[in-house]
Amino acid sequence: MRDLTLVVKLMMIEKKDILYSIIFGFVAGIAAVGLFAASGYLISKAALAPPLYALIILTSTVKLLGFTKAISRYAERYFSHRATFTILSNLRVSFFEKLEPLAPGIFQKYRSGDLLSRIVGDVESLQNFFLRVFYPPIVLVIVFLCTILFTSFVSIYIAIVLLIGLLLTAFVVPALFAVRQAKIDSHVREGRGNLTTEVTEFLHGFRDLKIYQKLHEKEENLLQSSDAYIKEQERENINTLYSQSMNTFVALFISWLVLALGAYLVVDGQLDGIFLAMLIMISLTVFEDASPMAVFPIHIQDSKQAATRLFSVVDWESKNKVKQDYKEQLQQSNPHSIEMTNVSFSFPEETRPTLEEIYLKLPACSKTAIVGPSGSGKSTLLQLLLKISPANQGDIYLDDVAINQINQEEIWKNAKVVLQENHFFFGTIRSNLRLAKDGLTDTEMEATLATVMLDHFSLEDKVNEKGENLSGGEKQRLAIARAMLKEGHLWLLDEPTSSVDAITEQSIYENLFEQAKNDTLVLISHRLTNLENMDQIIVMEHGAIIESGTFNELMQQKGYLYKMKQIEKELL
Ligand SMILES: Nc1ncnc2c1ncn2[C@@H]1O[C@H](COP(=O)(O)OP(=O)(O)OP(=O)(O)O)[C@@H](O)[C@H]1O
Repeated sequence: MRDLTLVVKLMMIEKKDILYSIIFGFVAGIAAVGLFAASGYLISKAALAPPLYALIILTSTVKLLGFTKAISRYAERYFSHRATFTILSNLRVSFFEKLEPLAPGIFQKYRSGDLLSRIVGDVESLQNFFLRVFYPPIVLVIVFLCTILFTSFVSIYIAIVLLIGLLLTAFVVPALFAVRQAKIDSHVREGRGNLTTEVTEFLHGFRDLKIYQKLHEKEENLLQSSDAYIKEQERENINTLYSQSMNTFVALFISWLVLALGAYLVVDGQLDGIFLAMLIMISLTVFEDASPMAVFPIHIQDSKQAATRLFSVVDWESKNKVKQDYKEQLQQSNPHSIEMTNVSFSFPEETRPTLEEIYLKLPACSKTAIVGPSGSGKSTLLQLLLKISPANQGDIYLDDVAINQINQEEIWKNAKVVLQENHFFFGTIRSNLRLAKDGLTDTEMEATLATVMLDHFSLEDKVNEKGENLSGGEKQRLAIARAMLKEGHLWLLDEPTSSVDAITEQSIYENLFEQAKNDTLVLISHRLTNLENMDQIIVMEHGAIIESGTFNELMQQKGYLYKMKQIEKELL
């Protein structure tokens, strides 16, 4: 319920439209009741051959009420839908605002299909909260109470029957179905989430599934998720239909009761016969608005589930997130120094430490290589520097400022990052390079493509989703080009040329080091080439720094790097 309160708070920003929806909903409802009441009265009156002016007044009233009903119903729909779309948009924006600072850490917790289903599906479901749960009951109760008040002037008994009808259709029947709904405990939302997750996995892994002949197995899983989803939908639809039928049955029963009681009262002389048709028409009309109440519990349950699923994504992180007032800014025009003191880190739900008691000092403008066996924690070190994950222990400084005083955006803005996996968007080489900086010219982009030996590409060349039509090495070179075009004086490169041939790599590095000569550069590399030119080499193993120094110092020490170099020589 706490999550729905958050939705209500967001909804209340649109107070004006909500008020208009209620006002026009009420006018439309009461005009409909008035229209049918006047029609009933007109039919009875006409039978008694009244004077012409009386008929003219009655028919004009009927026409006017019909007109009012149509206009106000339109206005109600207009304002309620406008409110719904604005509420949905506010909800999306506020959700993204909360979600954005949590990325990319959030991807460790949620699978992409599940996130997609929550962001799109669950937000969408909440449109029912306003349209079906929030304001219609308010309109219904006001229209009903006014109708009952009017009826009580004609017959207090009929008014009581209508009141009983209101209690049954608006409260008792929905309450009974709420109990039933709770028992059924619909899992449509989870079903949809599972199906989206399976479909995303299937599409992402299609090629590997085909290679390993496991396509059929995955297809089975997908069909199972689809069947489960359809079953849940069926259960929900049956329950909806059942409760709607029950409410319509009660409403019609009440109308029959009004007819029977009215007839009795006429015969008994307690009611003027001219009002009988009017009362029946009132009863038939006023219950029209009550039938949607039958699905009220389903919608409220559905909205509750959607809100909980949605907010659990951001709640989960806010518990782990230290709220900070980021006061410090990085000097944009200068290279940055980096320092780590006693830094340790473990991934959530991992018992073993990924990084242990790391001390390092990289002066501004220095060039540092980080080497070490696979899994030794090199990339994790960069993650901590980029504030993708917070260190569990110790301090990290950029320009002598602790990074927990600096906004993550500020660090990313000043860093030229090439990760092991880089994303490319569907579009062209130009659109992918333009991500680097606003206002880039074609000449600048073409020159950079030449620097990374991609001058055989034109800026118009198409790039498929995730860069599927580029080779591994081309993707890496395009990522380097993007980093080169970006602003900043801190290069963080995680094996940027692991798929590039040695000759091309050499040429790219020459250009890259020329560009970065006045910047701070950290390069993670498996290959032990070019280390001679580095100011410092850090060797990592099992999450700890085991050696550090210049190339010559480490060669003299005859430790890990020396051994690796010897093995490399033997292999060549
Ligand atoms: N998201 C994660 N959750 C849990 N453990 C992780 C996660 N990412 C990495 N690890 C683990 O942390 C350790 C260090 O990984 P890291 O990627 O930093 O190593 P690396 O030295 O960069 O390796 P490589 O050279 O193969 O890229 C590994 O044992 C890895 O399994």
